[in-house]
Amino acid sequence: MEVTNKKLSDDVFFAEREEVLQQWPTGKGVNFDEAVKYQQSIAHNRRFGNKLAQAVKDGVTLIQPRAGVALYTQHIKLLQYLENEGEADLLPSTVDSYTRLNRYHEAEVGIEKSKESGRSMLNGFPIVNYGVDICRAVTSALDNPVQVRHGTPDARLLTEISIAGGFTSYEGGGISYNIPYSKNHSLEKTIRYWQYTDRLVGMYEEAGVSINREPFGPLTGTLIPPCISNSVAIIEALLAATQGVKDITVGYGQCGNLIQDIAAVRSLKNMTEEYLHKYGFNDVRVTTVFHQWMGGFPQDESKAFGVISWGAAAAALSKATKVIVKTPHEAMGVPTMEANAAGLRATKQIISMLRDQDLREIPEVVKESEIINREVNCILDKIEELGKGDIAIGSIAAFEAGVLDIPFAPSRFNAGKVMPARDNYGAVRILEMGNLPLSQDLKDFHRMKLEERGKFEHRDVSFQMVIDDVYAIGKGFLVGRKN
Ligand SMILES: CC[C@H]1O[C@@H](n2cnc3c(N)ncnc32)[C@H](O)[C@@H]1O
Repeated sequence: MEVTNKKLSDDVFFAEREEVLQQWPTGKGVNFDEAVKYQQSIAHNRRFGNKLAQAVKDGVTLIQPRAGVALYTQHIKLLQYLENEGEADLLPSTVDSYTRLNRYHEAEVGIEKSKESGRSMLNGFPIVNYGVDICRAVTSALDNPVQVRHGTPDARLLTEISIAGGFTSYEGGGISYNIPYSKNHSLEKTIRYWQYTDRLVGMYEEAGVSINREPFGPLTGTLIPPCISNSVAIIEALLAATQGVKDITVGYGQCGNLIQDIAAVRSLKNMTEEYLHKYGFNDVRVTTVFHQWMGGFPQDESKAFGVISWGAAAAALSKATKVIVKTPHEAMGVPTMEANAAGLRATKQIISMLRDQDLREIPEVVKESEIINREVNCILDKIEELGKGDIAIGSIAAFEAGVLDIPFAPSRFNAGKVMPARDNYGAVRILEMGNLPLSQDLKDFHRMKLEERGKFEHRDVSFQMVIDDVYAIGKGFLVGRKN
């Protein structure tokens, strides 16, 4: 199918909607006009985009956990605990893995087993199986706005039920929820599925209901060069805006070098706005989200709090609009509500202590940020060229050509030739460029930074550095020094 970056026509959208709402019986519970009315009944301060906009005005960083369990009564209790004991400013509903793969029969079994055992037999909240009314029971039981977080390549039905169910924010994108999450979904398919999601959000916007959209920033969460994750975020912001989305949060996963992390968020915000304006979208509200460390976590809970606090500090100093918080149970799996709340309170402490500090304009950050700007421009210029101005066509061609290439991604549609490694200060640099279209001086810059490390470690720049950096985390380090 030829995917183009054009707003879906009503005919195409509503014909497809017939089929989407029949994918599971709960689809019958979705009625657009009734859902618009329901969304309009949600109070101003319980709408996600409004709380983000207020945080920008106040110059504060909001904290948000991930959380989701199988039984909706327990899910409500969990989210209430996280906003009360955890002091969460924003709430999630993290969707289970079966739902993310459209395997609703298995999600149903998971719900039944959870009812029998009294504990969660799913690793998230199965929104599609529960349907609109139970989702409304969840979202209306909370004081704070609630967002759906997941990892679904085909999220069309999930979007319909989520928004009708009172969620006011929705994470994901056709690239960011495909390449890092799936092996066999083609980009044509997932970019097109997510045009449906964004068109539905656009229709709610046109009916006077604003729904916040958040592309998934961290991608594989392992040594991702900021120019790659920022390029994907900007592309998904443009694809969403084309469908009528007006409220977008672009995201970035912590890499660990403080200067580079702050520079990445700075560049992400500025360039997302620059590209939206370049394409004629002048009424889209842009906010940012910083994801605390997405790599491996220490089992020891005190050390885990160290990692969480480091991510909180970087988020605060980059003035991200919100930070996604990890828990001291990260190494074990789905956290208890107490552990989840503890991660939130540790983060809140750091965020409030650092509230008066802002490192975005210090020279080193500005310099790094300008390098990322130039790298992103090289990538997006090439994508525009490949797509003859159409960034959907260009993005698909870019992955085929390795112009966009996400390190360590499982997708067979990803070239997997780009190899990152850390420089002597822990910043992520590019050891193997693959077909990244960076200018020669930028390629030389990365090489020079890695040579600097090699000299310090008395070894040649080599793939061994990549391996050492991947294993370093388990030993509590960033840079995998030559032993
Ligand atoms: C994007 C991956 C992240 O989502 C987290 N995650 C996935 N499911 C849940 C869950 N059900 N509750 C809390 N955290 C969760 C997981 O720990 C990992 O940090």
